[in-house]
Amino acid sequence: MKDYGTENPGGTGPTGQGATGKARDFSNAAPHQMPQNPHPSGQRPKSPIRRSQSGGGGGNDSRFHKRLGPNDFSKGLELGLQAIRQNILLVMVFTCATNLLILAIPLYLFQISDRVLTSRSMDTLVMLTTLIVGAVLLQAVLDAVRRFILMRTAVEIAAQLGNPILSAAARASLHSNGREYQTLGDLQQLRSFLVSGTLLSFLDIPFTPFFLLAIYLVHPHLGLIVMATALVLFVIALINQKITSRSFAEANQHQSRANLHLDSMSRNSQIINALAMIPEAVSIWGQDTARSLKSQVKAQDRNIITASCSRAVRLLTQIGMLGWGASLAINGEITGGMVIAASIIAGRALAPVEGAIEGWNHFLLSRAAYGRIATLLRSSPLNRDRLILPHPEGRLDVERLLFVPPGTKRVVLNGLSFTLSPGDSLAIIGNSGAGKTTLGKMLVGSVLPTSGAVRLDLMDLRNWDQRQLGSNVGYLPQDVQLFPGTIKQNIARMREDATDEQIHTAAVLADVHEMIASFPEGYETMVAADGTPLSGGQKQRIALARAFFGEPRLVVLDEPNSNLDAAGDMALARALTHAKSHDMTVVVVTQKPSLLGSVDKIMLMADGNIAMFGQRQQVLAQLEQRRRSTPAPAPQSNQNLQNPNLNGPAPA
Ligand SMILES: Nc1ncnc2c1ncn2[C@@H]1O[C@H](COP(=O)(O)OP(=O)(O)OP(=O)(O)O)[C@@H](O)[C@H]1O
Repeated sequence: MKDYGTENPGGTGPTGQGATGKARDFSNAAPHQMPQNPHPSGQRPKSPIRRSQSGGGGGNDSRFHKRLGPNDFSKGLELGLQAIRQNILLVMVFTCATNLLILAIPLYLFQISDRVLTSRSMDTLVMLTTLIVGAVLLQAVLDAVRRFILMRTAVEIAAQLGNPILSAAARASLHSNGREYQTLGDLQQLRSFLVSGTLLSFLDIPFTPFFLLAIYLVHPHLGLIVMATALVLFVIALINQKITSRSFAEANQHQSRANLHLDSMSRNSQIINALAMIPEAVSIWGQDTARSLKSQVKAQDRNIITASCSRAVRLLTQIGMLGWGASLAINGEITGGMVIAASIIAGRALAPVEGAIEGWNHFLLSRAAYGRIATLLRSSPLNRDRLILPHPEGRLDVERLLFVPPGTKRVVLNGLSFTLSPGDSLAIIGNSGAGKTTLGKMLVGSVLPTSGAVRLDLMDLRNWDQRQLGSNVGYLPQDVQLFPGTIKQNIARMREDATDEQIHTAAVLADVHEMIASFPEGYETMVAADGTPLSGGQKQRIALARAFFGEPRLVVLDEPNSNLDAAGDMALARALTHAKSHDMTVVVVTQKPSLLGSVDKIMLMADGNIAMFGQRQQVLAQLEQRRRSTPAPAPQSNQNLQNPNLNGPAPA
């Protein structure tokens, strides 16, 4: 498959090579060549040379659109499972050897009591003791080896599945409140099971029948006693599962909710402190944690009771075997040494059953964790490899876009349709709650429509390769969040392969280079997770540069001037002019009229519908006409677009 993005490799070097603020000669960059024109009208960008000066969306940097390799997460999962299976098979070989060696001690006791003590042979005693010491040491080594293997398997699984799980969770969180991120915790659960004693008990269980057979061979009565006990322990295990699984599941559910709340607390710590909400926040977390603990106590109580029952049954069995064995010995059917040996073997045979009962909850939790991991990885839309398309030009088609949030009956967007040509700029205005932000999110693919489609250069956003789409799209959300790192890294969307040239171009496009140059550390200024030391307006402007990074073909700005002063407003207007001259298609959601002068078209939204749509002058005239024909109940500020008159019936 041809990767159109690999043509004309450009770029000047990795980020962080000190280009910030310096005058640079970018003229060496090769012009971008389009292998084919995806636009049906055959329209070409008006300023290809300017676009080609930086990499990215319309640029020439081969790395920007490089395919990262197929994201077949289910294959990754299969590989992980295969690694587990292979290692477990190897561990089974060692388990087999350790279980055989376990027989050494009872055999030694049997030989001592029945041979050495009767023959009084020192030589036999020394020889047997030497053998048993060797067997015990070998068993210890083999046991350590199987634990080493399991530990490394757990590490391998974490290394193999960590990235895919986080990628798939990040993608899946589009449809939820981010609970998929907790699947990383599931990976931790799986890891802990792989190194647990419970797994070793499970691995030892297949050898129980051999021990039972050995006891049976000593004397059928003793064998039957142990078999009956194994059956009782099995029944206890079933009862244990029945009476604990529900409570453990409840405990888990509450714990997940508490974790989500904790996460939201950490993100909102400033507001929690400012509004003195600590007691309330802690109490919400405490309620979920308390419910989780309550369910856990209930389940653990039952687990402890069943585990104690099984331990008592095992000990009583050993006592019973000694007693019944002694009576058999009195009758001369077996020797004293055989009784002791059989009792020890019985202990070894039943120990894994008991271990499995005790660790049953651990097993259930791990099985559920694996189920969630497998579902997340197998169902991820990232699994499907998409064709890498030619760089888009920025034609946007919105077709009968309907959005009814899952679980609600509310129609937020009601069958919207409109088209923008490459280089068009559109302002979306309308009252609060009209659906502007939701539409903006759909235009960049961060919310998926219930029905209808958003197409970039005729291709449905859902069918674009995610990475390619992301690099051709710029988005400035209403609630700006920066990543902890330098300004440079934030503008470059944390990409390690971003060039200084790309970062500088984005800053110039967004008209923030001057502002960044005024910081003592310029582009290397460190920004904390909460945006410190930047002001709200500065954060918004850095995020604007991030939206322009890579010269995307489609830029959606959601209230980009909500925190800007007059100078920031002017810089934003200049940024929109730059975008226009670079043929970017720009959509601006705004509540302020100051930006309307910088756009070609205006859309008025009302209750999820398009109330007006057209060329700027035409829509402004219609709005003015409507304002005049409707008597205003109170004086309206001409600086406020939230005019109730705008919300009338749709004349579209
Ligand atoms: N996932 C969702 N679940 C439920 N309701 C939703 C969801 N997304 C949006 N809404 C509702 O849709 C309506 C439109 O929201 P949206 O944020 O798009 O409005 P807006 O026009 O951008 O408003 P503002 O100008 O105040 O930002 C709101 O009433 C909101 O509650």
